[in-house]
Amino acid sequence: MIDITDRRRFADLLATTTVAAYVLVALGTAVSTTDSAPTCSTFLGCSSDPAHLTLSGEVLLFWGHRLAALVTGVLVAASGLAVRKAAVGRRAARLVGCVVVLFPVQIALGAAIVVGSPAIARTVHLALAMLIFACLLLALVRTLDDHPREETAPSVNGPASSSGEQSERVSAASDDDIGETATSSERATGSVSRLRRTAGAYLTLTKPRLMWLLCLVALAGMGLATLTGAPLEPTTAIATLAGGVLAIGASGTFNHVYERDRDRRMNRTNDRPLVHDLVPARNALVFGLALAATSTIVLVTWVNALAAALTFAAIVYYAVLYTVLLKPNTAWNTVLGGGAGALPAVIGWAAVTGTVGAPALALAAVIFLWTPAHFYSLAIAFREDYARGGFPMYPVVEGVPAARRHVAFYLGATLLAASVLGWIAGLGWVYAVTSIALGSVFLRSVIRQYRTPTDEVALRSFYVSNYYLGAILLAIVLETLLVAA
Ligand code: HEM
Ligand SMILES: CC(C)=CCC/C(C)=C/CC/C(C)=C/COP(=O)(O)OP(=O)(O)O
Repeated sequence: MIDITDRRRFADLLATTTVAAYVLVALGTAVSTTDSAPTCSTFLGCSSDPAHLTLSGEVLLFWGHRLAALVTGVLVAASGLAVRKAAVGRRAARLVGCVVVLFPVQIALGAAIVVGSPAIARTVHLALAMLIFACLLLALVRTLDDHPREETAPSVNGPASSSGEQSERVSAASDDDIGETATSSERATGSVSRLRRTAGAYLTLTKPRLMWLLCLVALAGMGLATLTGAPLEPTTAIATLAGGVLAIGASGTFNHVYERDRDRRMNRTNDRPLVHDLVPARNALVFGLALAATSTIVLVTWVNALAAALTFAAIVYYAVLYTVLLKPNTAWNTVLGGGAGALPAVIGWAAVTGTVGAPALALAAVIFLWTPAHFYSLAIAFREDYARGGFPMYPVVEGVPAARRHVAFYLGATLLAASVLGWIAGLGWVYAVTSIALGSVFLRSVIRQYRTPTDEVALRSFYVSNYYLGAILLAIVLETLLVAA
């Protein structure tokens, strides 16, 4: 009989090893990009050169990498020893076996880099580190999947509340309560509150809660461009962000218009302005068109034609490709739709340089891979709601366990892509430390979804995904400012 305690302990050990391996990959990439390796040119020790003893970001990265290698090595050895007793599936055991074999090769490559530093050894070392992390993550997901657990509790969105109830809720707070006997001052107050409510409804159409993160993406794209030496004028930065905000507002509004009937059926969305006719659909459409036109005018006038064209493409991507074609028709909607959110990275870069560059594409790849890890956790929690709306979201079509697996895979890919971004863009220790800290928190929150498969825990992962991305984007901006200073 399988000893559950052993397997549970093994899963904990493997989870710790996976997080340690991630830290190792990220530190290794940072050592490479900051050229910290020459600060210490002997294997396993350092010369007495005072440069090695002076505390700096680079020296900390270098020693952090060695310490992480030691800790991960011990954890890999322990996992290799524990895997048999844990009675996990054959695939998970094979993956752990691969890591046990690859790890000494990785140490030998590391030694080769320190003493001789051939460029090819560095590249293979980085690739192998990523492979080791990927094997561990796959083994972990397989082990956790095997692990007996309670069934997923019912979805947080609960039973459908009729939109009639919602309407009552909204209209209860409406100006209609102003009775026929209202005084003129009460009537004036009524018009002010009506105006306020209408303004609030228009604001809601623009999906303002998404804006801070998308603006940070564009800002990071601009920051990466300045690392190449290109100057960033304040007018360009302000106009790019303004054009972006208007564009997000436009595409969000189109999304509200197109989805108003399905929104009515979902608890999460049945209080939206168009569901309650707070704004007529035609007016919303005109509002969206006006926002899109203003965005294009702002970008063409104060930024450049490429940034304007890419932003217009992003509006069409979100409003037509994602909202009309992908979202109601395929479970691939999130993966393919991620391209819309990735575009602001390229837009930011294009605003500064008038071109498209590799670091911007690397940042776009991070956002693209992050999107399913971000959204599937929310879709797990609201799966019943999405089913009611008739949307074929991945957890609705493929089930919660498959969606949870995909969250883990896309998260792994995001963390690796973020390391590659640091490498390509030559980002320093601020970015490294931030991505390691928040990446580990993100990884742990996703692992927790297996241990405690509740919607609250899934929702927490969703919020952590936003903090992770927000933090690494801020770190990129900070690195830019440090270089500029
Ligand atoms: C296909 C791609 C995406 C899908 C399907 C998706 C889905 C969602 C949904 C359904 C919400 C909840 C919105 C609400 O209740 O008002 C949300 C919130 C959010 N999303 Fe995404 N998202 C995607 C991509 C992105 C991208 C690319 C970003 C930014 C880079 C982003 C940033 C945010 C933020 C900041 C929130 C607000 C969280 C909060 O309420 O605090 N999302 N997303
Ligand atoms: C520059 C520019 C125009 C960028 C646009 C990119 C953009 C707004 C991407 C975000 C996609 C997104 C947040 C979808 C929300 O999902 P949903 O619409 O499925 O959510 P819902 O279920 O709440 O309607």
